Amino acid sequence: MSEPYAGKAAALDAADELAGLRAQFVLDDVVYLDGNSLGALPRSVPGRVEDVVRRQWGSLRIRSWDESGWWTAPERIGDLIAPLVGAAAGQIVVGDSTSVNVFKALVGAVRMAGEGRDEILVDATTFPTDGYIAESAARMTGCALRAVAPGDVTSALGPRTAAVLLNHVDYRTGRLHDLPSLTAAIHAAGAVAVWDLCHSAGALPVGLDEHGVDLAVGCTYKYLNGGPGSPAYLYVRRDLQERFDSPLPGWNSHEDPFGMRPSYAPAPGALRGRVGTPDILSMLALEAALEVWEGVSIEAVRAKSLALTDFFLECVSAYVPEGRVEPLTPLAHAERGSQVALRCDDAGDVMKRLIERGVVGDFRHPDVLRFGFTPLYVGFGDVERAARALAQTAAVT
Ligand SMILES: Cc1ncc(COP(=O)(O)O)c(C=O)c1O
Ligand SMILES: Nc1ccccc1C(=O)C[C@H](N)C(=O)O
Repeated sequence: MSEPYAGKAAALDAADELAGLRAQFVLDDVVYLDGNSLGALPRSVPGRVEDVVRRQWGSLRIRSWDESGWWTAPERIGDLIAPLVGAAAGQIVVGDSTSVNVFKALVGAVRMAGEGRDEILVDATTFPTDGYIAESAARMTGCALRAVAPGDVTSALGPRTAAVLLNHVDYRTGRLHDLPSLTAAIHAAGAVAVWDLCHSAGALPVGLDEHGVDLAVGCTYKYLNGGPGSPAYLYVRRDLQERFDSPLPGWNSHEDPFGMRPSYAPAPGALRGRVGTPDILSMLALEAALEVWEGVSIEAVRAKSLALTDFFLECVSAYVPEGRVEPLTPLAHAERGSQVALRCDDAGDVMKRLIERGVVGDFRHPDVLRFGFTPLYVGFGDVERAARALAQTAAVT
């Protein structure tokens, strides 16, 4: 039964203009569908890290802050991420975790909202960290916090809404939310839009500038392949930067950090999103990882991502007995990120067995099988093999 799909996979792989990029990653014969949790290792990274450690740190030591470009790495690497999320240069700084950047962005958003606005709306389906941080940000800023499903945001907006924190792609279901129209609705209500791009950046066009997003954050260890714990980033739209009042005004965001002045004065531009000393080893590993994107268009990545997820859904419905799994990811392309989530009764056990068979996805509580498709290194043959292994695994109960 697998014949027609194996043949189709081979044809799709042969026509795939991004297929050659896989050679830029360290991969074995495992089918790796977990790049939406931890991206694979780009071949450019180990040598760079070795150089940073041995030469830049080992030989140049303190001189590297200037001579190796350590001090300016957060904004330099921010400018490398910018085109991938549709931002012009000078609006993104890299550093800290996503959680910390959610805090900076959300408190900054409330502080730039108008008088009398004392409510924060948060995505009720959010990855938990955003919800936890929003709860604390609300307490600190004297705001009420209301959790609303993204589909209900428009009707929940009102004259009291200060800021809205949304996930671009739902980490469980893979649903892609309508960033342009939600941002427009938030603006029409006079509020500030903060987007978490963890599951979209590097997988699909985001269009931050085009859609007038106010603030955005994202991690770099998923589709940007920066490595475990690689630093996150913060986008502050250029015309809002003067009004961005960071709740973490560390010395790296000072207009004159080495003046060591007792009083704080923020640096101009995106720099005011910085906090303390950058995590240089992780940051420069990320810089090397981003080289993979040279000459790669995010539109081509999106087209392949949709083709991969379409093909996976097609193979799953052909191979897996009806009713055994149920797709949670929307079928409409406009509503789909770069993953397929399948509801399955014994999802935890099924995923364990799948991993034993060399197909790595992940299990998300309580009953979700999650498969992430990174177009830079996943092929159509991988997809067919994963669906076939799922059918075999799901047959064991
Ligand atoms: C949407 C989203 N936000 C935030 C995070 C995590 O943030 P942090 O980088 O602080 O661990 C994740 C996953 O780790 C995520 O999927
Ligand atoms: N940062 C991690 C560290 C360890 C294990 C997983 C993660 C994830 O990124 C989880 C991911 N955000 C998710 O959408 O499930």
